[in-house]
Amino acid sequence: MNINCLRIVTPYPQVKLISLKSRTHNFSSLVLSLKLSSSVVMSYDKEFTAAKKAASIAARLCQKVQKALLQSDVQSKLDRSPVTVADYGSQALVNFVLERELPSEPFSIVAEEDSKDLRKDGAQDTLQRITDLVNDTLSIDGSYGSITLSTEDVLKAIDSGKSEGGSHGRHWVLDPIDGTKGFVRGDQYAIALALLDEGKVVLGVLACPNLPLASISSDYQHSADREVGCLFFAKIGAGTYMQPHNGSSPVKVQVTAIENSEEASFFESYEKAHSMHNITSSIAKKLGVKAPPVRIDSQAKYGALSRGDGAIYLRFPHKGYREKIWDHAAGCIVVTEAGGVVSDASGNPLDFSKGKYLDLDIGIIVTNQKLMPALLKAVKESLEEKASS
Ligand SMILES: Nc1ncnc2c1ncn2[C@@H]1O[C@H](COP(=O)(O)OS(=O)(=O)O)[C@@H](OP(=O)(O)O)[C@H]1O
Ligand SMILES: [Mg+2]
Ligand SMILES: [Mg+2]
Ligand SMILES: [Mg+2]
Repeated sequence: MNINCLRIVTPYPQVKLISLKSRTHNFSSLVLSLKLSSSVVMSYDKEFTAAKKAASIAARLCQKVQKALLQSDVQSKLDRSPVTVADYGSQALVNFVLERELPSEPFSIVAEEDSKDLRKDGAQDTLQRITDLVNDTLSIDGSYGSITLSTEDVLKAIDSGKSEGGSHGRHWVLDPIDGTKGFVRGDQYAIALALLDEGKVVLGVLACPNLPLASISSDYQHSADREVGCLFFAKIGAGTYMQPHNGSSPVKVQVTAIENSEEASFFESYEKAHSMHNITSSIAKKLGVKAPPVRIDSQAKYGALSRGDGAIYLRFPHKGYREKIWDHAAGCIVVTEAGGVVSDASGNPLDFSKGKYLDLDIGIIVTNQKLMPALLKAVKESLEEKASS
């Protein structure tokens, strides 16, 4: 065999060209070198372990705050969305854990929060509260000895690795609390962490501390006696798993196998302002969906869908709203690795390589492979009807 170089097509753009130094390579040494190089690139094992640990520790802080949520914890950012000490504490912890667990890797992260407001006069009490929460959580976890972070350390941790993402290299993507409104209401929220490699999501972790372990298909109601708390995790090519917070073993999950759209139930944002309900109800009607939409906050919707609780997630924000990558990256891989499909309203896959925003066509739709053609048809017709009305 006489080969100078070999082009391989993989989902990993960095494995494109392998030069062979010698023309005398035999076939078995070629196969061996390919196996070695692709396993190094494809594993993401260290990152996956670190991501699960980071999201789980952050979830503990969030649970503690949600339980004791005081009105004074809610601040107002410029966009008027509520941001709590838990959003900042969660982000500080995730960044701290990722940097500690992966010391030999450059740290780059596109994350929702930053420390600007916390550096202003009058924010000292809030910052102290966040610092205490972070230190308490680290001390209970115990992995990092008797470390105590100062307020300055916490500010630095919140901003650590701050990046705009993009199509080159590796970037973490973090929503330290997705569904802040649900969190404040005492309802659903998620800690959503994903890793982009060359613009593609290669792993994702969704901690959903309030999501019932049992299905929430069409009868979701907040109920104190249901056991709650799930960690969803997915790695490219390796499927999606759900691990209950109660310490039970992870289980592999799959999206629903439903083929008949009349039997499908669908998820929507809890906040009515986040989706155009005239469009989503028209789509549901065309599909013959009988059940009313299940409204829950945050990427817990993607988690629930990945284990087959519902069949469809529709998200059609009002004109002018730009979706951020941290609101979808982890959820997207959790659903696709469970056999689902996530696309924009025209059927294009979501593109996470453009920086912090997703440039998409109108809305986001999620379902299984069987239902997607009918869903796309219903979306197209509904949008055409809206445009002509
Ligand atoms: N107007 C508007 N339209 C669409 N989406 C918006 C809008 N405003 C905010 N957001 C983002 O929605 C994130 C929460 O999404 P959800 O679908 O879970 O909505 S909600 O929880 O029911 O409010 C929420 O994420 P967090 O800020 O992390 O909570 C926002 O990024
Ligand atoms: Mg927010
Ligand atoms: Mg969010
Ligand atoms: Mg958030």
